[in-house]
Amino acid sequence: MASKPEPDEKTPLSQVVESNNDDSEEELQGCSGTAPCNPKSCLHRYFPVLVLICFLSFGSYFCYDNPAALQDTMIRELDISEGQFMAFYSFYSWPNVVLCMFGGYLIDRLFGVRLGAIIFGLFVTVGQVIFALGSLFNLYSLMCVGRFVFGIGGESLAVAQNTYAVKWFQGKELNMVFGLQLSFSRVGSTVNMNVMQPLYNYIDQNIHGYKCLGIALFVGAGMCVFSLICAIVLSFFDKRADRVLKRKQISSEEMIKFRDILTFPLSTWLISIICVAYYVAVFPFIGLGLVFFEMKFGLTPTSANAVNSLVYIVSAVASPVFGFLIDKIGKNVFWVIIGIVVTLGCHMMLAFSFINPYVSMVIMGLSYSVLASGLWPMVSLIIPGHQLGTAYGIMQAIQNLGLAVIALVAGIIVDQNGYLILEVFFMAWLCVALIAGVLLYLIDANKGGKLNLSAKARAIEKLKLDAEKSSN
Ligand SMILES: C[C@H](NC(=O)[C@@H](N)CCCCN)C(=O)O
Repeated sequence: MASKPEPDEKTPLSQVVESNNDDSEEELQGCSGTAPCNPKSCLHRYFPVLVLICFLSFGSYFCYDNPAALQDTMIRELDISEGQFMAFYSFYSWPNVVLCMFGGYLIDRLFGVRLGAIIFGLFVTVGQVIFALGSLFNLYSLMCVGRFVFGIGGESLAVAQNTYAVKWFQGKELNMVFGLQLSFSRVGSTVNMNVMQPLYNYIDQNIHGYKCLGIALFVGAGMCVFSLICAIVLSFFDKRADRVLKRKQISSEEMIKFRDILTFPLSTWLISIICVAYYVAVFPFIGLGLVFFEMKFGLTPTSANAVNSLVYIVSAVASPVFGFLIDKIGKNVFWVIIGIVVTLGCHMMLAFSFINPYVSMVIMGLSYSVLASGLWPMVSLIIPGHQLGTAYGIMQAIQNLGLAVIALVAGIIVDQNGYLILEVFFMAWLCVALIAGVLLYLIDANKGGKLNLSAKARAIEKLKLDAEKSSN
């Protein structure tokens, strides 16, 4: 057994070379071959593997929107402007304009997904600790450094999470898995939105001001430690599955070279444009939403926080459901376009009417879930497994470039022009996403419509491909 080469961790499960070799049977004896701990069983993929994959980003999602949950408290206690407040989001995104791309590449080429997830999980935790320390000592610039370090880990960890999902679930229930992954992340965001302010109020009974804020932010760091533990445990199961299932090694010719990104199909870039144009109309909106709902709809801070977190709450429930439906129906591009149009409608309702904001935000939660469940898995339909980390990295790098700039611009627009103009600005971005969505549909249709195939047609296509492979 000792002389066998270690299988590479970067290969998708779809490339697994199944074997009944004695070693794997021996390996399974430790757990008596029971389903949950047998990598060959379907149950093992769901529990513990999927559960651990889902919790990988829980901490980072919880902390990402710590500022949004405490918007007016932070602005008051740290004595900063809306623009400086939005810089917390911007500092999160800036390193990722470059690093995310390398994060994906490092996963594909150097660390592998296991070590990558652990390293990025460490960055997330350390970054949040620095952010909390900055608040504890009322050092705004240290808080920005914290968000920067947190950002380095947060986005690349999401790349690692996507890579794990594809590795374990490609060709199976990938849309649903992406949806479920998103759902757990959204629970992190929702818990943050609803817990941070009451937690702050509780601590405020004894310790006040920025010190109180700092202590509340340390709770976020605890969540990051939890996700880090999940990354460590998951790496153990993944390594074991590589051994037991004899996942094929990637040859050096197959390894991604950085120049390969120039060969990525045009559709990859259009997906990235949709991603950036859509998300800049959602994340910065939620970042600034608390005060918008207080001012326009006269809500109390608690109700405003509840409305603001509705997108995440709805998405937590709806994402796996839509993911499951998209697995069954296919037609990803179609769903993505619907998601964009409906989100545009929601922004219009919020900007130009006084319809109860609960309605708009619930619908936005649904449209956001449809979009996310349809959009992210599309990359894996056009990019081979060994290049996926890099492809997701590029997609998120472009997304972060948009978020870094737009978060700053959005803060300035609110300071200078108010929320109505901000809403119009977000609508313009959604129109860009819509144009990119229609272009994606047309270009993809021209090449045979791979991205927008029905689930049935996709299954037939896969059978043909498998047959071709085995005949070679
Ligand atoms: C799935 C999608 N993910 C992203 O947008 C990533 N950039 C990760 C964001 C991480 C926030 N900590 C989403 O969240 O909808």
